[in-house]
Amino acid sequence: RMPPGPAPGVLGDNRWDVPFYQPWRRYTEWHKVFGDVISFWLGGTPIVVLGTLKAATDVLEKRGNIYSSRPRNIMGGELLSGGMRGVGMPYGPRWRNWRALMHAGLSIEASQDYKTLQSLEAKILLNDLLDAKNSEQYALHVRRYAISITSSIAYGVRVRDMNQKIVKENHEIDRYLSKALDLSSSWVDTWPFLLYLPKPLQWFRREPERMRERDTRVYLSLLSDVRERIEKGTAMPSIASKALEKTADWGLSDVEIAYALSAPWQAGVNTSVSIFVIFIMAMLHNPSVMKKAQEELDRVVGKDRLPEFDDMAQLPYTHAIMKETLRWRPILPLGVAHSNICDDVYDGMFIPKGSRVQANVFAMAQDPEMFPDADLFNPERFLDGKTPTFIAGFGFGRRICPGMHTAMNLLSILFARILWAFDVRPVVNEAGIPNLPDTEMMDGHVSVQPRDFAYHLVPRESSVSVVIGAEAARAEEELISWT
Ligand code: HEM
Repeated sequence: RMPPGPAPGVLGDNRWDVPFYQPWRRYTEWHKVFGDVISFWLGGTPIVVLGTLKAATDVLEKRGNIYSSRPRNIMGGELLSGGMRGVGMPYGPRWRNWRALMHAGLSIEASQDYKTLQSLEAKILLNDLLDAKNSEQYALHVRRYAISITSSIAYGVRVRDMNQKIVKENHEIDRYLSKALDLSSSWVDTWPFLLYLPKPLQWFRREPERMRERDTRVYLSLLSDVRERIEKGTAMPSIASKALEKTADWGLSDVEIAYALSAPWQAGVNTSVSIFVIFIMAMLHNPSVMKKAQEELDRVVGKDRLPEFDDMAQLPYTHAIMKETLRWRPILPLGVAHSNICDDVYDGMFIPKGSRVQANVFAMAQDPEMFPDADLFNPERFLDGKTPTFIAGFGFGRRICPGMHTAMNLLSILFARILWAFDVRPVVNEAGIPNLPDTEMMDGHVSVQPRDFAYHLVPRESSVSVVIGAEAARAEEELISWT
C-alpha cells in the first residue's frame, strides 16, 4: 500500500535505478509514470518523493507534527556533531529550542535589522567587483560578501579578508562536515549494527569524534569573543547577543548555543553564492531581460546614486528577476530531506515511520500549469500579483528555511545594484562567438551550483565607478563597528 514506484532490483531495492547525477530528473520521469507521490527503497530505507506543491504542502506542512524530523545520520549528525547541529537535528524539544533562537534572529522582523548592514556590504562588494580581473575573483568577492553578512548576523563580526582566522576555521569545519554527511561513504550509516560493537572496536568513530573536539573549541571561542564584546559594551546586535542576553530563555547549554550559531554560516553562505551564479548565468542567456531591468533602474533610480532597499517597491521587474532566479534553477532540487516520526497514510498510501521524505522542488519549478514554458527565464511570470515567490525553494512546514527573508534581502539588493552598475557579458572566442554556460550542467548532489564558467562584469558607464567609489568609502567607515 506504499506509494507506487519502480520495481525493486536483484538486491531488493532500487539502488541501480537512481542515478548519482541529478536524480531529481529520474524522479520527475517516474512521477509521469507512477503519479505525484512515488516511493522506492534504498538499502533498508523507504524513500518517498512528493512531486507537486499540493502533495508537499499536504504532507510536510499540514501534517507538520509528523513530518518535521530529519533522516538519521550517524556519522555527520551524531558522531561528528553530537546531535547539536540544528539543520540535521531530529524533531523534538532540543530542535524546538534551537529553532526558537533561529526564529528570534532571522524572522521577517529581525531581517529588517540587517538591511543597513547588507546595504553597506553590497557597496563594498560593488567596489571590489570593479577592481576584479576575472570570474574567479568575482566569485571570491561574492563569497566574502555572503560570509561577512552571515558572520555579522550570527556573531556581530564582519569579515573583510578571506584570510581571517574565522574563515579558515569554518572552511576546515565545512570540509569535514560535508564528507561526514555523505551517507554513501559511511560504514556505520550503511550498517548501523556496527554501533553494537564494543566502543574500542568502533574504528569509524575516532576521526569524527576528534573533529568534534576541534569544532567545539572553535565554536566556543567564537561565543566567548561575543561575551567579551558584550562586557566591554562593543557588541553589535546578532543572534549570539540575543542568545547570551537571556541564556535561560532558550533552554540551550553554552555548547548548544555555540553550535546553534554555526547554522547561518553552514546553511546561508553556499546557498547565497549559488543563487548569485545562477543569476549571472540567467543574465548571460537573457540579455533582453537584463536590458529591461536596467531601463527600469535608470528610470526610477537614475545614474547619480545606487538603488536602495526603499526603491524596491518601484522596481517590480528588477525584483522579479530575483524571484525567477530562485525558481528557474532551484539550488536544492530535492530540498532537504524530512522524516516522519510515526506511520502515516496519505491519500490511501502507506508511509512507514522513518521514511526519507523529499519534495521534488525541481519538478515543482517545472510544473507547466504553474509555470508555462518553465525552462524560459521569464521574470514577468511574477508580475501578475497572483504568482507568489517560489517559496518551495525554501522548503516546507516547520523546517522551512528560517533564513529566507534575510536571504531574499541579501540577494535583491545585490542583483539590483549589479544590474544598475554592470553589463553581464559572456566571454567571446576568437571567432567572435560568445561562450555561454550550459544551463543544465549543475554540480553537487544535495545543493547544486552551475559548473564554473567565465564572464565579464563591464561598468555600464564611467560615472558608475565614481558613485561606487564614494559610497564604498563611506560604507567602510560605517562598518567599523562590525569589525
Ligand atoms: C537563497 C538562499 C537559500 C535557500 C534557497 C535556502 C533553502 C533552504 C531549504 C530548502 C531548507 C530546508 C527546508 C526544509 O527542511 O524543508 C533550508 C533550511 C535552513 N536554512 Fe536556508 N536557504 C537559503 C539561505 C539561508 C540563509 C541566508 C540562512 C541563514 C542566515 C539559512 C538558514 C537555514 C537554516 C538554519 C535551515 C535549517 C532549518 C531546520 O532544519 O529547521 N538559509 N534552507
